[in-house]
Amino acid sequence: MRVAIVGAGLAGLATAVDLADAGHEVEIFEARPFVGGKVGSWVDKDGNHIEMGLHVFFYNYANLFALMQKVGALDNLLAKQHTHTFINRGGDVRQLDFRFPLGAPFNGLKAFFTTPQLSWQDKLQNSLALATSPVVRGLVDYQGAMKQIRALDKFSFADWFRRHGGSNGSLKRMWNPIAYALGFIDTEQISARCMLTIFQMFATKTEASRLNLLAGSPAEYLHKPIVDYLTARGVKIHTRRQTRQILFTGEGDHIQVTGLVVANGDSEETITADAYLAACDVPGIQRLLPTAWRSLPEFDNIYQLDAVPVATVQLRFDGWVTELNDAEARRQLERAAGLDNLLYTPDADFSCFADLALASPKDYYRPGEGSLMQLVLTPGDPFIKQSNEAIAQHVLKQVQDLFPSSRELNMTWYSVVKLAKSLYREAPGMDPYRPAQKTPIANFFLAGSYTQQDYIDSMEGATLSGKQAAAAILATVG
Ligand SMILES: Cc1cc2nc3c(=O)[nH]c(=O)nc-3n(C[C@H](O)[C@H](O)[C@H](O)COP(=O)(O)OP(=O)(O)OC[C@H]3O[C@@H](n4cnc5c(N)ncnc54)[C@H](O)[C@@H]3O)c2cc1C
Repeated sequence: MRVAIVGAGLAGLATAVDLADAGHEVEIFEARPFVGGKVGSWVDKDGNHIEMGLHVFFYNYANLFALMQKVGALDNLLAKQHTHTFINRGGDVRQLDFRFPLGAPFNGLKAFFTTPQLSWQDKLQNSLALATSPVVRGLVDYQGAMKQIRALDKFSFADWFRRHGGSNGSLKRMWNPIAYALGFIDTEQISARCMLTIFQMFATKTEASRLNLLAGSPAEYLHKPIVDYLTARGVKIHTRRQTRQILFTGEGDHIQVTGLVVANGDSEETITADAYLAACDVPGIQRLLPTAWRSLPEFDNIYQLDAVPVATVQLRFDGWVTELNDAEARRQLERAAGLDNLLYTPDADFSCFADLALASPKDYYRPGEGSLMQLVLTPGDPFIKQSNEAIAQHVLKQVQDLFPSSRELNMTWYSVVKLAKSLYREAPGMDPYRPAQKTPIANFFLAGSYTQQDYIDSMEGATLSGKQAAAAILATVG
């Protein structure tokens, strides 16, 4: 079987791995000059590694980890301490500390009851909300609880949480930074399904809440091993080859795809195959689908989905931002197991960030230099139209507010990557509009983190969608 794949993000790559393993002929066409989609990275003319965004890997990314193991990339992950660290204004470091001799859910309970990030009142109200959530059922019946969680998609997390006794204090100081990190929107806008899915994973799997970062850039430490694995199995991967049109015959339930019109330099080429997979992002699939297909609800629903803006900033310093001068702040930091981890903050326009020179040292640490802060601006809306210089200066000021002693350092370099449309907006009520990987067209399939899969829009979700797409292609066409 010959399969043509549009898009070389993780979803497209994961599908290609399963199809190549099953002995099929696969060709991938990617519009950008690099593979990896939203996890992509590249090197600028001065040797700086620029990333589409800061990427952390939860320990329960079972499908992605299996893929990484297969291609020999699993050892490229650096496991961080089992803590979630919050940096408040003025160098005040607090944490959710999951380190505990007992496993889930006890390590989670310990983390929530001992965190200084919340007042006792907030903690009690938090426990009330979580005790009445499907997460409790999930301890004995995971699938049953997931069904209940999916049914809560129509509510925002904040509405659901307050109705179950949760407090605004917890939303502000803890759940908003986490919601921003997960979906780039706050708890008033994110669906209860999205947050509760993650809580359920944390409550049932001891290590799920533990984070990993790559040893260096995604291009080198994630995508290169996947691309090497694929090319060794005859898969052809083309970059700068945007698919411009899907050719088809028939109408309604009798549509058959006959080819793809793909850009090739200044001209175009028609590609034919036995099966076609669109592994695009939301804006990509909305542009690509033929207008006539909107008569089918499965395709028309896709136009209900929206994507959120985000901006990622890198700031390089001539010293360590995290070398706090204040003795109490340093003590807090030591208790929080250092800053070699993903960090959250409720007190800046970036919700999560990391010092890549510490956390992903292979491509980011430079002897004689200091921190390379990578910060994710959420919501990204106000920043999309601002100049990179203005954004970098704004973020620098906020880094200095979080780490006052960094005012003595100089920012030596910056980069800004803006994505006007990134993750699909996990807003309440959107879940029913997400398409399945198998479509009403027998030889046309969909993959991508926005398609139906029981994870949030994430690397694991993209990989899972790719595996589900490969299974559908093998079952239907193969
Ligand atoms: C700033 C940021 C931070 C993130 N942080 C995390 C994190 O910490 N942990 C985590 O798990 N996830 C994170 N994510 C989410 C994760 O990156 C995505 O969920 C995942 O990469 C989606 O993969 P995908 O293959 O579904 O889509 P994409 O990666 O978007 O890939 C789709 C590909 O299709 C291509 N394409 C589209 N249309 C066409 C066309 N017509 N022709 C050819 N090619 C086309 C695109 O160029 C793109 O390369 C983050 C995302 C961003 C933006």
